[in-house]
Amino acid sequence: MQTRKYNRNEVIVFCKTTDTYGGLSNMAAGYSLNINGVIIPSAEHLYQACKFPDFPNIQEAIISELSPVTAKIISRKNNHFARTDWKSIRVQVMRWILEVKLSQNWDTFSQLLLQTDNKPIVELSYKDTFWGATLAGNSLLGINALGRLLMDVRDKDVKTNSYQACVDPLSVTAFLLYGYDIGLVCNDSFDEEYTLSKALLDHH
Ligand SMILES: Nc1nc(O)c(N)c(N[C@@H]2O[C@H](COP(=O)(O)O)[C@@H](O)[C@H]2O)n1
Repeated sequence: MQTRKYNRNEVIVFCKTTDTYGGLSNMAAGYSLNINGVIIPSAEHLYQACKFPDFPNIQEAIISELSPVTAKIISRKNNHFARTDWKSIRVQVMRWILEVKLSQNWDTFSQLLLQTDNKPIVELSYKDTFWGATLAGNSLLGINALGRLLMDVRDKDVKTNSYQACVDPLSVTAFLLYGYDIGLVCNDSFDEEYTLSKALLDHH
């Protein structure tokens, strides 16, 4: 992925979770996720936990921490245990996490993404030019991988109103949470719809 240059005045910028578009941040509260029945407080927790499929104890330390910043610090301290292919899979893992966040928080997250119109979305960071971009005068410079994934999700899933009750698994080896495969991830409404339609079928 290549570095991009954005005009600060022409883009949707988010940095702190309390910003107008703070819900776009992986650190935002109010977008909890359910993977294999495990409730995960934020997208950041899930992203960091995915680095350690072979270490359920590290995953648990990350997920049981309420603060996403502290969860990230725990992850960083354990970086030497991270999966060796992490850098080559992290973007597809992040794309999958955003799909899960959208599926399980459709009303709020799709509305927030729609409010960004067709504008570029940029995560303002003070040092991370991979996931975000840094300020240089009136410009924002960086790969902005997270902003680009958010735009992709907005354009392909939200603008087309393509709500997904279930998100397909990633074809990544050892994609595990607490020792169990992360397969098809379905949200509660899918379970209710499935139970209802099964009950109707069984009745006939
Ligand atoms: N430290 C920090 N504070 C924030 O407020 C942030 N939004 C971020 N960025 C997020 O950190 C994640 C990447 O972590 P790694 O450096 O790859 O471990 C990703 O979710 C960024 O959006 N960082």
